[in-house]
Amino acid sequence: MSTTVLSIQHLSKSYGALQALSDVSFEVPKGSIYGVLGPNGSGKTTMLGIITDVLRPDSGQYTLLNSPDHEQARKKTGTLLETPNFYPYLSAYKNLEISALIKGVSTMEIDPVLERVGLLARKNSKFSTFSLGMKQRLAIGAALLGNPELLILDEPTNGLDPNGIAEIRNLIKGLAVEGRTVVMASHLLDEVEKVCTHVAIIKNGKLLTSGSVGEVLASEDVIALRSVDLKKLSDILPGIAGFSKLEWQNEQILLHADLGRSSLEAINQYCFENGVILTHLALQRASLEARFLEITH
Ligand SMILES: Nc1ncnc2c1ncn2[C@@H]1O[C@H](COP(=O)(O)OP(=O)(O)OP(=O)(O)O)[C@@H](O)[C@H]1O
Repeated sequence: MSTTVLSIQHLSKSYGALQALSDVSFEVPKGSIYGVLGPNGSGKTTMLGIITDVLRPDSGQYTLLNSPDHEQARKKTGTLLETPNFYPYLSAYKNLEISALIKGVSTMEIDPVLERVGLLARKNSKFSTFSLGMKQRLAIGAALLGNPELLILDEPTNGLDPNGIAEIRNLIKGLAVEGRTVVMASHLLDEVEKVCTHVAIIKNGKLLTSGSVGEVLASEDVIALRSVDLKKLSDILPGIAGFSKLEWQNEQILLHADLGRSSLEAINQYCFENGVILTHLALQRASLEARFLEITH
């Protein structure tokens, strides 16, 4: 049975007349990488601010690590809300020493953490000599001090080059393999699909959908079909089990359907039995971008 690490219940928050978050609820299972996905300004940072006690909600609440005591649970949580102000002229090690001091964590943890984020060999280099990707890895290292069960990261790959992005994504996946739970905000559907196991999609402060990435992003299959008689094909397709809708393209029809309730063979047979010979039949899952646009527009 999966345990819930973070439970968000009916959170609302407004800034004056602007409703930044509106009755948002979802549950984060232990060991998941939970993406909070939404376009800029959708309320992601506001939500992460609330669950890290930087902001107060107008209403609603959250439960962290099943503890009634936020203060206690916070000790087992690592956060990275914005790139921290490391000292540019101090080494990676010295910077983490300051972070450890602030967190009340033993300096014995610093080397293992530097190793974990791939910076041990550069522990004595000045922060100012680091690439953006290395700076971000050091920031995640700081969040890892205290061996947290849960990490909360706001747009952890923002502004990085493709190499840096790949490093951070691999690092995040590795954290979950170690049994930690990660909650991360992202405005990139592709990133959520590549990194996350679960997703909550928010738009204008409202939760549109949440669940496992498989459930949320691929709840519908798209199948491309061609035939000499497209008109007849379009007439018969609505009779297929799991049918959702049709889309006309130049020389083919895209069938949106739930293949859990049908199969390509069954579609082929159905068409044949209804007098349509298919010249092409292929599964063409909705591009995730299209799915995201569909969800958020
Ligand atoms: N302190 C504030 N005062 C007034 N409005 C704010 C404040 N903070 C955020 N907002 C507004 O609340 C809405 C949600 O902002 P938020 O930063 O939570 O969204 P976001 O999804 O994290 O966006 P981004 O990715 O651009 O940071 C936006 O319209 C933003 O302009």
